[in-house]
Amino acid sequence: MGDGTGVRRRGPAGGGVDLVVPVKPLRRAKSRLVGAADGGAGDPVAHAALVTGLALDTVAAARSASRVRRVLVVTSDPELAATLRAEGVDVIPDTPAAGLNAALRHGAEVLGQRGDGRAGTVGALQADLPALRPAELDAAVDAAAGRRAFCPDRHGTGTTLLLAARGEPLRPSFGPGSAAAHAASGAVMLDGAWPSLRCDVDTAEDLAVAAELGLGPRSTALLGAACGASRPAP
Ligand SMILES: Nc1nc2c(ncn2[C@@H]2O[C@H](COP(=O)(O)OP(=O)(O)OP(=O)(O)O)[C@@H](O)[C@H]2O)c(=O)[nH]1
Ligand SMILES: C=C(OP(=O)(O)O)C(=O)O
Repeated sequence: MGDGTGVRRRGPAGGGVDLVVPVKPLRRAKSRLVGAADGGAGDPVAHAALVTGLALDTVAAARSASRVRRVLVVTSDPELAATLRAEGVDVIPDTPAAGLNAALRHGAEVLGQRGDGRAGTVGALQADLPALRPAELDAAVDAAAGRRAFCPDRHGTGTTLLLAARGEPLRPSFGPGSAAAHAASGAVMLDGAWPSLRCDVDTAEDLAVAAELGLGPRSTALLGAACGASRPAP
């Protein structure tokens, strides 16, 4: 359901979190996964399709979560933006300010401007969570309970989800060692048993773990044969 502001609203009226999902230009993203979708050949078109599939599964799961009100993708890749918009996903380009944290701050600001004026919770969700289950994302949002909070990746060093305190700015510190950086910024570490939320995929090993958890449909279509597993029926 639209709210007349150009950003899709979902979830309970006036409640829920607004998530920014950042994606680099397709041919530069997920560099350690080049070749994962085409048996090591490393074709740029196959790689772009893989990054797109990972992002589509992540965004679809986030949009299905009942605690998620809005999802906004920040990407300057025109092909990815067109694909996402065709699926009804809201997309804005990066600002001239370079880098992941600048993109996240920009997305959070746009969500704030397009909001309904009520103080909400803004967050950042990584775009490479192809096994993400909406119920695990909901559980993490509930556990945060309006506090500044983050979910570490399965290695414990990175961050897959950052939630600002209700009504506060996002203040993202993504990058190497972001889990420690977010903890140092006062964010509560969310450490529930949410394997799909913690499984971002940077390497072939990560992809194998995600496949064991059950990949979403787009990633399964691209990787099913290579990884051998898909999400069981709910
Ligand atoms: N919009 C936007 N997204 C970014 C930018 N830099 C990184 N991202 C995204 O943020 C997430 C984490 O980024 P990185 O760890 O730097 O890159 P990656 O694509 O995941 O993987 P590597 O190539 O292995 O470093 C990924 O979803 C990226 O696509 C940026 O400048 N703008
Ligand atoms: C940028 C991050 O993710 P990645 O694991 O993709 O490097 C991060 O965890 O802060």
